[in-house]
Amino acid sequence: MDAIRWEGNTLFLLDQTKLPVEEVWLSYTDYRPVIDAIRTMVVRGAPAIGVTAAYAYCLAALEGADLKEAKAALAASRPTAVNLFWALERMEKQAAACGGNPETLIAEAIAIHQEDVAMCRAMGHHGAAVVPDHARILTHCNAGALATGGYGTALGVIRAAHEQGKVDMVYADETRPLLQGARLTAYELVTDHIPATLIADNMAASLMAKGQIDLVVVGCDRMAANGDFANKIGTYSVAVNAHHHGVPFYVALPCSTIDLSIPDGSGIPIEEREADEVRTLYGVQTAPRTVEVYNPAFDVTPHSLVTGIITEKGVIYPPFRENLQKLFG
Ligand SMILES: CSC[C@@H](O)[C@@H](O)C(=O)COP(=O)(O)O
Repeated sequence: MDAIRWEGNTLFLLDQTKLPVEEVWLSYTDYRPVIDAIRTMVVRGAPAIGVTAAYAYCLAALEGADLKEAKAALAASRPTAVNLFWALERMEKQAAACGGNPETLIAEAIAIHQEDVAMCRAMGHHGAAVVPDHARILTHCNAGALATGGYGTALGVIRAAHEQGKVDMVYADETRPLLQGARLTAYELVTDHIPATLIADNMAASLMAKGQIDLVVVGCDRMAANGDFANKIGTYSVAVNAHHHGVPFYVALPCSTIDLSIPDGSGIPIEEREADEVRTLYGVQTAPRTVEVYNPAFDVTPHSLVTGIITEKGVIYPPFRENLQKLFG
């Protein structure tokens, strides 16, 4: 399964706002509409946003657009996932080295894309080792093939563990307000024939209390130097619940999601999205039109609630600041 393709100097994105009802591919030859595609979440998930921005940068080069302007506009699309900025920095460095040659830039974007898939597979390999036999795993949001270059981070770990016959059940939180768990994670699991049960977000604690969750694994949008990390809103409650019930809690991420320039989670910028995402469901009004809404897209989970960090280089355990620095500094 994939959600991003580059063919004939054209970027193709699987429209994730339409899944799982319709599989619609959109095509882009201009970088400007890609900004909107990221903002409106046609494409979403930290690594996928980074890969998409790299290809959009190539479109700007092919158009002969001002690359500085294109980079700034792409960077302003969503603030939390650091992969976006990481990929754009890497493209800008390459542009400086090659004088903005489109062919060289396309090769760089393809490398970013392929490396992301390879990192997900490596994470899957390392992460599967922490999954016990007959595991019942809980995940939140979508950190799968759709959220990455392919295969997935948290779902990559689940896929690899499933390939080893270790997974009895995956519980997918539906993930209000935009239902990435229900629409995307459930879709990936069902498509890949991985045993899956969809739950509303408020059901996770009761499953843990009944001893029905052996392990939690989630993705990440940005990790600070001490291991605090931002992920989809609701991840923090899952971590608190897991801690209370003694359930191991893992976060899976590639090096492109680590931001060592931020000392702790308080420095991670958190995107706030439109009120109507909470007041409505699929365009149907579910709350008074004028009610005040609080709609942060992400929350920060403190490293003290994390059992281990699954990366492409291996699994890191506390002390996280020292061990992240050793591996990625
Ligand atoms: C491998 S994806 C990791 C995260 O980006 C994912 O868990 C998440 O929070 C996605 O948020 P989204 O708002 O759907 O882009």
